[in-house]
Amino acid sequence: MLPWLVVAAVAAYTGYQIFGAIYNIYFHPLASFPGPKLWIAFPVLRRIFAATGNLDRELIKFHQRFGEVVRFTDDSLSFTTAQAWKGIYGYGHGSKQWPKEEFRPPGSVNNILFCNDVEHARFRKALAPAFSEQSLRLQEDLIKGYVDILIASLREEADKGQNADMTMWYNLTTFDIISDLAFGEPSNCLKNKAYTEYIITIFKFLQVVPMIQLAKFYPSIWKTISLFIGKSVQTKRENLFKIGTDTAMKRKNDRSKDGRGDFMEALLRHSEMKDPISDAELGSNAHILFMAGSETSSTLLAGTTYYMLKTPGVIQNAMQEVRSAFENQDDITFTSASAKIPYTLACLEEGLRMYPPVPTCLVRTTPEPATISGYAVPAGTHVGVHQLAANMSHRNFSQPDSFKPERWMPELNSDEKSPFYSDNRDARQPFSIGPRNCIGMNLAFAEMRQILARVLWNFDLELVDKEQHWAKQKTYVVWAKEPLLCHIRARKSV
Ligand code: HEM
Repeated sequence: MLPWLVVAAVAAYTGYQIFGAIYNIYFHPLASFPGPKLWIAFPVLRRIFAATGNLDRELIKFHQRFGEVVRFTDDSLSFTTAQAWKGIYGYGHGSKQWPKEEFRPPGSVNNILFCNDVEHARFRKALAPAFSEQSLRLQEDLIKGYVDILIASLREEADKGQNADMTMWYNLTTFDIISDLAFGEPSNCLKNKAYTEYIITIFKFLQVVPMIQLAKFYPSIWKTISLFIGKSVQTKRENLFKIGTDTAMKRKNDRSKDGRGDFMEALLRHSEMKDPISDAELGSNAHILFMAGSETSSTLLAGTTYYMLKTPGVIQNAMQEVRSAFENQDDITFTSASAKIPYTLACLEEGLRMYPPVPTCLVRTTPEPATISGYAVPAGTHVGVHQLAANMSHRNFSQPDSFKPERWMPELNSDEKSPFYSDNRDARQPFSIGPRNCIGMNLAFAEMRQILARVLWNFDLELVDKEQHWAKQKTYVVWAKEPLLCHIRARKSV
């Protein structure tokens, strides 16, 4: 009797899966959208590719094959057009934003990145002063201090004739800067030439984010996987939030640091004047600011440095520009760096196209039927623009696979004879747009310009392995960055 029951159960399950697959492909409300049939039939594939770090590369291929809109699961659409950015993330939905597909694990505390509209407005308002022009000016000396340490450390490496892992050096610098701004204390990464336990845990945690998504959408699969890794993921998450909250509380109880325009000061002042922000929310926001503000900028710096070194002539042009624009490196300030080195800034812009720190699709859900980029989309559909696929699409950019800083130079943009004249620059939105765009964009630019200009002013750089395809990496929401080994020599004329 028992074997028959098992056979019947297996047959029923298989029948259910086949029926579901046929429905998804032929009868689902999204059936008219093009996409890979296997993924549409079996949506779990999307989660498996994400968990193994391969989702974003696959989505680029799908867009190359199917065009500007791709249905890549039963209920998900990915776009690559400038209009889709506006339609999905823009201000067009009034005060209501389309909900995010959250990967926040159950039980964690609200923060600016993961919360509802009401909480978001509250956190965004509280944090806005920390990202104003005035605060940026207050933060300049603090940031310059860390860049000084970076340059001194790289000089030591150069003097010893050692290769420098620029991925690591940029990470150490931005972690120190953002730790000081978010928690009121440096993480001493540059000083110790090493990551802290908190940062190592962040790296490990980021790689399991897709696993947590898998858990949320397929609890039964998760139960099996979690037998092997569940406890360690849970412990990593708990450690992260505990260290984040403890450090935030230390800053809360030490108000001697007020007056330098850091993130915590903004949250605490708002809390005292208007609606209180609980200790748990302070910790959660400090933690998310640290994660959002450090890895991203260092990723862009590493990616841009790689492409500048890999593409003939680019690093030489930028070095020459920086060295002739500034006689003394102390002349490189936030203001002068934004005005005097247009080619170097264009390199950062092109880095944001080819190696965007958030390369993936930021998923939202349509609360009602909507028109996105001219396509009628039913309610309840998961939609997003795939950043990297949009940036690498020949529909948006001429010579999309080549690193061409010129495409961002204003004089070439307006030159009809330039091959980049018709580039659709609005299709690239590395900081997203609309009410939930990146609050740290100006800070990120100020910091990245300062760091890159100072490195180019001081050092001659070369890739150790010129044949390396460094940017071919896995992605787990963010890139799994590899070491970027460079020969580094102090420039001769200093
Ligand atoms: C190159 C550097 C950076 C890039 C490419 C970047 C990109 C992004 C993107 C794409 C989003 C939207 C996320 C979403 O919709 O889920 C975002 C949000 C955010 N970013 Fe950045 N970011 C960078 C640097 C920074 C820095 C330096 C900070 C400062 C702490 C920061 C803080 C934030 C915060 C707090 C949010 C959430 C904003 C909100 O929901 O209102 N980011 N960032």
